[in-house]
Amino acid sequence: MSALLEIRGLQLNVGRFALQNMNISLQSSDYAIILGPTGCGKTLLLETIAGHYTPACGTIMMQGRNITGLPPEQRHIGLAYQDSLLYPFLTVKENILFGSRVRGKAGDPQIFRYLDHLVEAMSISHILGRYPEHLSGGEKQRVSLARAILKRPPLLLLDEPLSALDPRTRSAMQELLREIHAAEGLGIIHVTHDFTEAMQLGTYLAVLKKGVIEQAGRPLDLFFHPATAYVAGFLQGENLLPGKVLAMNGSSWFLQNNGLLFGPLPPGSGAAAQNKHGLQTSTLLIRAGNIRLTRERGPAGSTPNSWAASISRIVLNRTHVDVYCTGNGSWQASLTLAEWRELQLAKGETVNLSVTPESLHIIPGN
Ligand SMILES: Nc1ncnc2c1ncn2[C@@H]1O[C@H](COP(=O)(O)OP(=O)(O)OP(=O)(O)O)[C@@H](O)[C@H]1O
Repeated sequence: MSALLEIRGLQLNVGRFALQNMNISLQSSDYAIILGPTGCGKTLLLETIAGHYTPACGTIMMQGRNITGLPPEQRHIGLAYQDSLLYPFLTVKENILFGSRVRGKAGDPQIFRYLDHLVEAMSISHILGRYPEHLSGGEKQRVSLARAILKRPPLLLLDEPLSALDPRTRSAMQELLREIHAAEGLGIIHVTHDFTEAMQLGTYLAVLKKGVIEQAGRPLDLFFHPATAYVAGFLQGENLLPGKVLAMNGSSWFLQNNGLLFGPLPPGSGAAAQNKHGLQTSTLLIRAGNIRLTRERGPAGSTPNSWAASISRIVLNRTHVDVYCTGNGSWQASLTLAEWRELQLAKGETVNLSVTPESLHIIPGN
């Protein structure tokens, strides 16, 4: 069966900016997330898929059909913008029905049933008769989202669709998007700056840097095995340690710049980072949740994968506790609430930090 969306070698030039050599393949079961800093080309990518820009080269196939040169109205793609773009002279209800009317479906009783369901689920049924100028930013966003969903396109493009919502409404909308995606086989490409949203919703994740896809794949693969320090940093890589990979006793090890030794590194990860002298500058990523933290007993010292540090800050979260430490560098560990309750640690205390070799991930280069 053809992919829902197949982008090959896409290049777009607008002014001094370019999207370069973009390759994306999505099935309808995919919930794709696009992450990247401001100005890296996320909106332009969505708009090119939707048909608002013509690429300089490359192809966009949708369900086996080449749509590269088609105008937006012939693509059957829904696009919801962050800043809503509602028609000011239409009521909320008319705005939501607008896309369906254009496609000649507005008389269909099913559309109205679905509309009732959507506006109820989005908590906007009480504003259907209002005009956009009398809506809050969050209400406008939900109206724009409802309009895009009501068209029931096979592919829905969402450009930061929840950015104006309060945390509770945002979480309810995320749940709704997840349900609609699962129940209706609707492919979604969702641009967000929100790391948690990306990890919760995405089955596919692409991180963009200056118009280029830096890395793409399953969110957990990118989370634990980022290919570059840029991706690691963007996915909140907590402990990124500069140092060198070296060969020792038939294995690869990592020597942190402050002198701590980690290893043996998982097979393959060291070889990629070694040059012909068996030594290369690299970065080691240790996820906060992979650091084990215990109360220090005996004299403070370090052995491979284990070192002493002092607690400098403690941040309580809803589901876990972040513990920041200093000693041979700066560290962030993450404890479950149960672990935290058991340890009862305090700021200033000396603790022992340790990791297992399997949780070490090397990022070649600086
Ligand atoms: N029509 C255009 N002509 C020239 N340059 C453009 C045009 N549209 C966007 N750009 C530039 O292209 C770059 C990427 O823009 P884009 O809107 O895709 O960024 P973005 O990743 O969506 O950013 P943000 O997260 O801030 O929304 C920016 O530098 C922007 O100024």
